[in-house]
Formats: sequence, C-alpha cells, structure tokens
Amino acid sequence: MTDLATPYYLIDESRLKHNLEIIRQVRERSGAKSVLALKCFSTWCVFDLMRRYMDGTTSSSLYEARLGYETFGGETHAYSVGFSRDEVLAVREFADKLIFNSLSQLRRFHPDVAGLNLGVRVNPGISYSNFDLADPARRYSRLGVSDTAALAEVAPWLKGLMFHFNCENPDVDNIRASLETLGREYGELLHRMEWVSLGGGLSFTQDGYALDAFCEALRAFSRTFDIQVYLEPGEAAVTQSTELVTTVLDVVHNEVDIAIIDASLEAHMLDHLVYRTHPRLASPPPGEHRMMVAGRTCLAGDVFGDFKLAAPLQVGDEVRIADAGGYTMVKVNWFNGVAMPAIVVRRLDGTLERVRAFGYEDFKRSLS
Ligand SMILES: Cc1ncc(COP(=O)(O)O)c(C=O)c1O
Ligand SMILES: NCCCCNCC[C@H](N)C(=O)O
Repeated sequence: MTDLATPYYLIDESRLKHNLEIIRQVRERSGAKSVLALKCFSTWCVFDLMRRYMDGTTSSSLYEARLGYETFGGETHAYSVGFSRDEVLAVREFADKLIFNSLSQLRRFHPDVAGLNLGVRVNPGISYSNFDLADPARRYSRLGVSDTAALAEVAPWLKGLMFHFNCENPDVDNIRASLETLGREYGELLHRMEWVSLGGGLSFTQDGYALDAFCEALRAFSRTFDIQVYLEPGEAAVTQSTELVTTVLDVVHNEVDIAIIDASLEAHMLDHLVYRTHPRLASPPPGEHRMMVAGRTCLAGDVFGDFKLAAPLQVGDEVRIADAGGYTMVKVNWFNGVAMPAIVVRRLDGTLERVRAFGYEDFKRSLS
C-alpha cells in the first residue's frame, strides 16, 4: 500500500524484533521471563510477533488483563491498583497470576480467590526515576505494601511478590545495588515465594546497555532465592519501533517559523506534555533552519519541539516523529475532535498494512 493518508502511527516489525531478540537473550541468559506491560503498549495487531519472544502480558485493569488473555496468550498476570469485587470475580476466570496492590484488597478478596496463584505488590521504599510523577516510592505512595511485618503474616497465602520501582533506568550498577537491598530486606519472604516480578522501567534494550552484567545479576538473584524472576517491560519492548507520520498543514510566523502538522502532542503523544519532554524527529533531517513543529489543537502549548532542520518546512511536507510507540496509542484522546492517527504496520517482509483507521463515527460514539 502506498500514499497512506496521514496522520498514522507506523509500527515497524523489524525494529520491534530488534528489542524482542534482546528480551529473548535475557530470558536465555538469566532465566528471567518477560511479560509485556500492556499499559505501555496494547496495539495487538503485532502480538503475533511479540508472543514468539515474550512469556505473556501483565496488566493494570480487568480490561487490559482480558485483552492480554484474548490477543496475546501465554501467561496473563492481572494487577490493579484497586479491584472491585466484580472485577476480581471476572479476572479470576482467566488470570494465571493475580497481584493485589494492598493487604486490605488481599484480605477482602482472599475468600474469592483462595488457591489461585496470588501475589502482592511491595513498595520497597527505593526507586530510580527522574520524574517525581512516575516515582512509585515517592512520599505518600499508594503503590504497594510497605509494612514488611504485615507481609510476613499473609505470606502463606502468597506465591509471589511484585516490585515495580524503576522508571527508564539505564544503570545496571544501580539495579545491582537495588537487588542487594531487596535481598537484604525481603530475603526471608523471597525464600518462601515461587516467583518475584521486578516490574518495568528497566532500559535494557537500549544501545550500549550492560546486558551481560544485567543477566548475571538477575541469574544470581534467582539462584540465591531459588525463585522465578519476571520482568515487565513496557517501554523497553517497543522503544524506537514506531513513528508518528504527519503532514504539514500550515506554516505561520511569530518570531520563529512554525509548522502546524495534522497531529497533536496533547492528543497523540500525551506523555511528552505530562512529563514536559520533547520528542525527536525521525525526518526531515537536521540542519541549520530553525523551525518549530506544533500540533493542530487550540492548546497553546501543543508544541512537538523547536528544531534545526536541513530545509524549511513547507505545506504538504511529511514530518515523522520518532519513538512514538510507548504510552502513545494507549493514551490517545479526541481533544478538539482532531483526526485520530490510523495504525499502520510495516511487516517483517516489508509490506505496509493499514490495520485500523478512525473516523467521525468513532469520535461521535466515544462521547455519547
Ligand atoms: C507495575 C508496572 N509494571 C511495568 C510497567 C512498565 O514500565 P515501563 O514501560 O517503564 O517498562 C509499569 C509502568 O507503569 C508498572 O507500573
Ligand atoms: N519519558 C518520560 C517518562 C515516561 C514514564 N514512563 C511511564 C510510567 C512508568 N511506567 C510508571 O509510572 O511507572
């Protein structure tokens, strides 16, 4: 297929495979299994590829858990910051592991789920995150149990513990130190468990990552406690796999040249606004011409970034925003009623497939 109408997310399976091969290597060299964190990426049209390399999915809600079960298969880990009883009754029918966020939820629902493979999220009080917003160990955090003595009391009900305490952590020395802390603080509990999840937020698929040291640390941890280690990669699984392909609609001038594209940071790459970061451009190439690239909503700050480009952008030019896979499609919204990007996949054999397109009827249906 050629001449695809923009905007669209373009998922490149070959680039995805690059990350997936590293995930498989980690599995082979460390024994750690990986389950995809659906909160980051739930675009199930590429799960046929992903399931060949990963052990299953983990989730943040009943719907994500169900999506993982229906479209990915393998192991389905079900976690939520807060389950309702109806959700617990629904999820227990298909989840392989059910992970509660608090001891009150565990105690309340235990009669409904006794005998299932249960886990609890632990807040170890340590974390690595450059963003307070995404720091699970920040003050007043509601994410996981901090009371170690109370955890020991419910240990007979549990088969596993989940620690998610990293955000975009590229530093293996830091991870080694964290594993030592976990071993010291939770060693007795870990010896009684069958599995431990170290959560997501580990940037182990990025170029230059110290993979040998990472695998060695995971293997040592698993051996010490005779325990199955899980990782929950979201961003690491899909990083650099996807572009947001757009077209310039207008060029205006206010001190700088500003290209307005047919997409929106607010609606289509929301995390950058939330975390006050800016994406990179995959194309056009860099150069000397200063050009701001901005979204088409009425939000004044709907700006992708201030770039130096090889040539000034003109109406009709294509602009590709890099690294648009993680926390984008799961967060799209209909702000301003702007057209929602289609989902296009470049398959391993190079063919382009427009898997889903959205139109006015989707917008209308989402509102009443
Ligand atoms: C419990 C849990 N697991 C895994 C992840 C995935 O993290 P990342 O996409 O940074 O790898 C998250 C992110 O919110 C999480 O909360
Ligand atoms: N690139 C800016 C930071 C992104 C944060 N990652 C997503 C959230 C994270 N998985 C978490 O909340 O733990």
